[in-house]
Amino acid sequence: MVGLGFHNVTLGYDRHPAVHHLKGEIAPGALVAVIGPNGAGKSTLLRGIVGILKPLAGAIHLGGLDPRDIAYLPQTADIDRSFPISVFDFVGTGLWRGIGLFGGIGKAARTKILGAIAAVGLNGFENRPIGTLSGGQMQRVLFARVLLQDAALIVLDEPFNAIDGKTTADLLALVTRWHGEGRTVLAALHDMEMVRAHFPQTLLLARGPVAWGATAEVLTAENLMVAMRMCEAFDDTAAACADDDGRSQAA
Ligand SMILES: Nc1ncnc2c1ncn2[C@@H]1O[C@H](COP(=O)(O)OP(=O)(O)OP(=O)(O)O)[C@@H](O)[C@H]1O
Repeated sequence: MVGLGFHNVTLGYDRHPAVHHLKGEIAPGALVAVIGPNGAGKSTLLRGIVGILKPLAGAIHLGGLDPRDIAYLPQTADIDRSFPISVFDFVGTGLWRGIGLFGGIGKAARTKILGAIAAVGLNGFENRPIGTLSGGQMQRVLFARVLLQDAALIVLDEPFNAIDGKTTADLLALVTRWHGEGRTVLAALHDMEMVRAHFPQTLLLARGPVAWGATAEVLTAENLMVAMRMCEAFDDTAAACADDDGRSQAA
C-alpha cells in the first residue's frame, strides 16, 4: 500500500504558483476527494502527484512508488481522440509498464485486456476507434486502462464529468472496489453529494489547502465559502513565495 507526503509543495506554470504551501500526508489505502472551485488547482495538484508537473518548490513523496506505477485518469479534454487507435490498443497501453512499448501482446496480456474491457461493460467495442465513442463510453475505456494497470496509487481527474447516472454508478463501483482492495485513490470531483456519500476523506483546495480531513468536517458551508473567496482573490501573476504558513493537516 502506498501513502503520499506533501512537503510544502508549490506547483505552477511559468514560475507562477497555481497551488502553494501544501503540507500533509495521505495515508496508504485512503480514498480522498480533491474538491474546490474552478481554477482551484485540483488538476495541477494531480499532475504534480503523477509527475507530469515538477514542483516549483517543496517535494511530493510517493512512499517509494515509481511514478510510472501510478494509474492516472486525465480529464477527457486532455486526450487527443483524433489519434487513430482502437479501444483494444488504447486499453492495452495500461500494460506498457509490464510488456514495454514494443513488447508485443501475448495471449495472457490479450486476455487481461479483454477482461478489463468486459469489466467496464464494453464487450464488442474492442475494434472501435476511440474517436467514435460517446463521452460515457470513452470514460469507461479510461477506467478499463486504469483497471489493467493494477496500481497501488490511482489518481482520477474528474472521472464522472458529463456522464449519465448509470455510467457514473458503474464506474463509482470500481472506485469503491479499488478502495476495498487497499489501493490509495485520489479523485478530483465537483459533485458534493457524491463526495459526502462515497469519499471518507476530502482535501478542499483553493490554490492552497483550505481544509483537509474527514469529509463531514471539511464540507462545511463556511469552508466552501472561504474556498470561493480565496480563489476569487488569488493573483495569477504572483511569483512563488518563500512563506511557509500554509494551512494543512493530515488526511
Ligand atoms: N497548462 C497550463 N499553463 C498555464 N496555466 C495553467 C495551465 N493549467 C492550468 N493553469 C492555471 O492554473 C490554475 C489552476 O488550474 P487547474 O486546472 O489546476 O484548476 P482546477 O481546480 O482543476 O479547475 P477546474 O475545476 O476548472 O478543472 C488556473 O488559474 C489555470 O488557469
